[in-house]
Amino acid sequence: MAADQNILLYGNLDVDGRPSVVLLTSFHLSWDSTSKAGTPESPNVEVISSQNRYTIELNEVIGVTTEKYDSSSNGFSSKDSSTLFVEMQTLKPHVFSVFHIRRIGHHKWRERKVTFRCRDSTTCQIWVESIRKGLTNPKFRRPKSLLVFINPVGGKKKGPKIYAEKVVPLFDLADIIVHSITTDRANYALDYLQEADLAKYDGIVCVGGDGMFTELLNGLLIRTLKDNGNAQPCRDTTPIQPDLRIGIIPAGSTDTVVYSTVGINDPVTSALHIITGDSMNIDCCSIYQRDQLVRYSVSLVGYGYYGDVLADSEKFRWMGTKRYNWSGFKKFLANQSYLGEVSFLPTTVHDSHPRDNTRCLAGCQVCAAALDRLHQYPSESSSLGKEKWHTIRGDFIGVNAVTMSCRCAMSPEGVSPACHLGDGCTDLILVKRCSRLNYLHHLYRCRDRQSDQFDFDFVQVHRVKEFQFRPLEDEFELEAGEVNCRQQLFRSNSKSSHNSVWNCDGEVIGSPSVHVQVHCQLVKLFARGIEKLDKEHSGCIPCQQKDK
Ligand SMILES: Nc1ncnc2c1ncn2[C@@H]1O[C@H](COP(=O)(O)OP(=O)(O)OP(=O)(O)O)[C@@H](O)[C@H]1O
Repeated sequence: MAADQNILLYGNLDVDGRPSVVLLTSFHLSWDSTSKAGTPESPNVEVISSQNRYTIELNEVIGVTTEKYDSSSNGFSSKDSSTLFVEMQTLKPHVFSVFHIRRIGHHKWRERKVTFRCRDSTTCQIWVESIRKGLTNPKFRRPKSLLVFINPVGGKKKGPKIYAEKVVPLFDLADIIVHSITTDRANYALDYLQEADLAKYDGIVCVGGDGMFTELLNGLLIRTLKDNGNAQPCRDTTPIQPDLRIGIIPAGSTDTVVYSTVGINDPVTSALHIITGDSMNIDCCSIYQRDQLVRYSVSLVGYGYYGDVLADSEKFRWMGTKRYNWSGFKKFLANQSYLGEVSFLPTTVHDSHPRDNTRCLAGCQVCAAALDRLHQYPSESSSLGKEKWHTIRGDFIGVNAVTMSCRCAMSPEGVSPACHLGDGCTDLILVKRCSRLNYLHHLYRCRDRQSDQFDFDFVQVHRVKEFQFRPLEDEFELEAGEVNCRQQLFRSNSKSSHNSVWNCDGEVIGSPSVHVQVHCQLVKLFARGIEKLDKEHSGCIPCQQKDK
């Protein structure tokens, strides 16, 4: 047992019907049904060292309940006398249940119930109160009060149903006080966050997709600046880390942020990450136009193909999530490219690379090292002027920056699979003009788990701290070697003055010139990063369906 653990309580209880020695410490609830139980007055605490003990980590307990007296049956409706005896006893409960997290594979979490029977109701009360007190350990950082925004029109419009049926019962079980609001327009949550008294909450949660998350992210960051006397953020403004954590109950079309931070878009799993007080810091980009802040982003900022697909898909919202496939197909056929100049400041830290084939998982060392550097040199994240900027001009199908892997159902490993959630960098992916077939090959590899989507001569990827983009008016602005005859042939029927738009976490930004800066671990989420799957937890589909 770790030295910093106190024994809070121990005793002889029946656990799921088997007499056991049960031990509660500040971090664990353990029991052993093979050790000798001892007497109620002097229980045997061999469970501390027993190899056969079962242990639940207290920070993975969802809630504790006592068995309720069933008034509908009047307590006396049972057929035989033994049941009658049990039901009379439940008038004052001497049975309590502990609900804790169970991993059922593919990053999915569910609740599991363990039932403890005590010799009398006083003992039962002592156990329940002790476990509940144990859960309030400040180290667990469990939220007591949450502000929840529900988007009724996101994804398949199932947000309110998902929230009521899957999430509310879990929040009730965990004794979380919730103030929930169903939004009635776009930007309702963003505006609400500017005025609300946020001090009474431990976190804010959205039920929706990436667009809804972006509203909360921007609302919270802008409010935090405002509270610190800065109502008009510009490029000189250093954003301030909000105290509140953000949780996401996935109910959107893409759910990239949830996929990239939890590993799956499952509402129950996300609710359990919130309840258990998981916490992680993720990087955030600020996007400026003419030195004024336009918005904050945590996932994808894309110009060209991704911008065009988003702008086009807005016209087909009635198609639901299929609109992205339809617009994606149309824009693929168009094979449009755009002239532009990208300048970027590469990272000076070389403990990782976009093509190093690693994955950012829970407890990531690269992100931990970035946090250490941030504590050591708090101002290092901004450009110092003495670092070397690089410039690339060309004819781009896409200029994309991803600050997290950007996984989704269509791209299980993400747009940049080795991207880190908290290293203070964004992966800048430049896709130069190429044939449709080559571009299709590149897109196909983004969906494929095995191959490297950057292994093409028309694709470059750089890990950067900051970048800017400006459109070029015509090919004459390109220097020799930056455009070749073949490209000019391809471009014969496209207008060089034509610009694309930016897709910023699923929102369109119209003006093409932008400056983007990454802020290391600026935002706190109710998440822990994607857990590494061991064989036992990789799960099989039939078992998962049984567990639903
Ligand atoms: N009541 C509402 N009516 C109309 N729009 C709303 C309402 N509430 C929120 N919105 C807006 O809906 C947009 C899309 O929502 P959301 O992100 O939840 O779903 P999605 O776009 O289907 O999913 P994803 O972003 O993951 O692809 C958000 O940008 C949000 O501002």
